[in-house]
Amino acid sequence: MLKVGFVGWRGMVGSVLMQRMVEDNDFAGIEPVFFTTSQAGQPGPDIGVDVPPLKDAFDLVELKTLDVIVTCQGGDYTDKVYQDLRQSGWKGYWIDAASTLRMAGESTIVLDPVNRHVIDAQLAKGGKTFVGGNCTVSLMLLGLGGLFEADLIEWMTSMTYQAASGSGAKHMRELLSQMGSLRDSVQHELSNPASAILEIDRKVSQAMRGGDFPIENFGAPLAGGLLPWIDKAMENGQSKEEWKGSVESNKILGRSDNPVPIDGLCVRIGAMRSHSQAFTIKLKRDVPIDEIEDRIAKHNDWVKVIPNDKEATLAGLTPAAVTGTMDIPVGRLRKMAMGGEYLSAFTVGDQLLWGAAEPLKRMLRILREQ
Ligand SMILES: NC(=O)C1=CN([C@@H]2O[C@H](COP(=O)(O)OP(=O)(O)OC[C@H]3O[C@@H](n4cnc5c(N)ncnc54)[C@H](OP(=O)(O)O)[C@@H]3O)[C@@H](O)[C@H]2O)C=CC1
Ligand SMILES: N[C@@H](CC(=O)OP(=O)(O)O)C(=O)O
Repeated sequence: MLKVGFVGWRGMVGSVLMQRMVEDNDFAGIEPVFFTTSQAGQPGPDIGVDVPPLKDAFDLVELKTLDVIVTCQGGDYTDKVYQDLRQSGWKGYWIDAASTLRMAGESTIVLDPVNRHVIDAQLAKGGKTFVGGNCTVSLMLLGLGGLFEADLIEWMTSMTYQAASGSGAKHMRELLSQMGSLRDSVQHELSNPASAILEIDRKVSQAMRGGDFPIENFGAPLAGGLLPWIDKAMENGQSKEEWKGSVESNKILGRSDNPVPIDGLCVRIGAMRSHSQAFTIKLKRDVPIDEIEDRIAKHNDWVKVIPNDKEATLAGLTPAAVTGTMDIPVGRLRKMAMGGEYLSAFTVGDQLLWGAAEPLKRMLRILREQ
């Protein structure tokens, strides 16, 4: 029986992982051990079976007894522990949500409905380090997997609309506080249907720019607006989030030597936990739209083609419809004015499920079934 250590299980990504593992009975057949960086000795989580008290996540001696470590603790933890653990001779499997090790030569980015062949090849070669992909990347590849599989994409752009959860729990709270502040600033006017909308708008803008507006985490007003920059700057003018779109996608597909050009702008919007993306795809040839829909729909069990009409789009292709589900709807599929080789598409996905926790959960299952 695999002895599996969980680090970061009480954070936002970790809690979603725990919830999904309980739902799918994934704790059966493993010996789970729970770790913490701050609460050693306290009781472990309720997963339906008795678990020992929490252990210290920096205790290398304890970590070395594990066959598998699953961490959702973040990149700082990975930086502090991973190399020392490997250098101490530990040969177990490391499964990580953080981006730190994604592009390292020894690691495989996991998204098994798309790259099971890459994962199996790495396992056969003795690969031991498996990392979940960036959320927009994983959600894009699940949505467009059928087109990548058929090698139909010459290049593509991805314009993202990313939810607050991608920045963490504090940011989700701040978004709601910002929304509340805006509403409070015009409470009186809103209760009077005769009040002038331009006066309401003026007061809202004043509140947004005011010194009291809560922007400690985002650094700028998000509610009622958007933020067209996510993560650090790269030297070429891309943000790091935009850079990941290309390098991680091609690594997942196992085609870093022959990459599909992917680029775009990543934008934070006021959604809570579902990321959306708009794609312009240059196809290698003029493929009929029904064949495109068919290939997309058949690629995996979670992708759903949404008919390109207003009613279906508003019912099924929004964060409100998708959040908390495993669905990956893909819609707005149509040929663009530039010609038959140019395809437009839009997708939405829960960035804490397929965007973070689910690929890790499934990787653990792959190890268990080996
Ligand atoms: N947020 C996202 O969308 C994504 C995040 N990731 C990766 O996952 C990492 C973790 O992200 P996320 O889950 O958002 O981080 P969180 O901040 O929610 O949790 C991280 C850790 O903070 C500690 N913690 C302190 N106070 C609390 C509290 N009140 N409630 C819960 N935990 C608390 C816990 O560690 P302890 O028990 O040791 O104190 C916990 O494991 C990220 O750094 C990133 O690398 C990957 C993909 C997406
Ligand atoms: N950066 C993503 C969240 C994420 O997945 O990040 P990372 O690539 O560091 O795991 C966002 O803000 O929405």
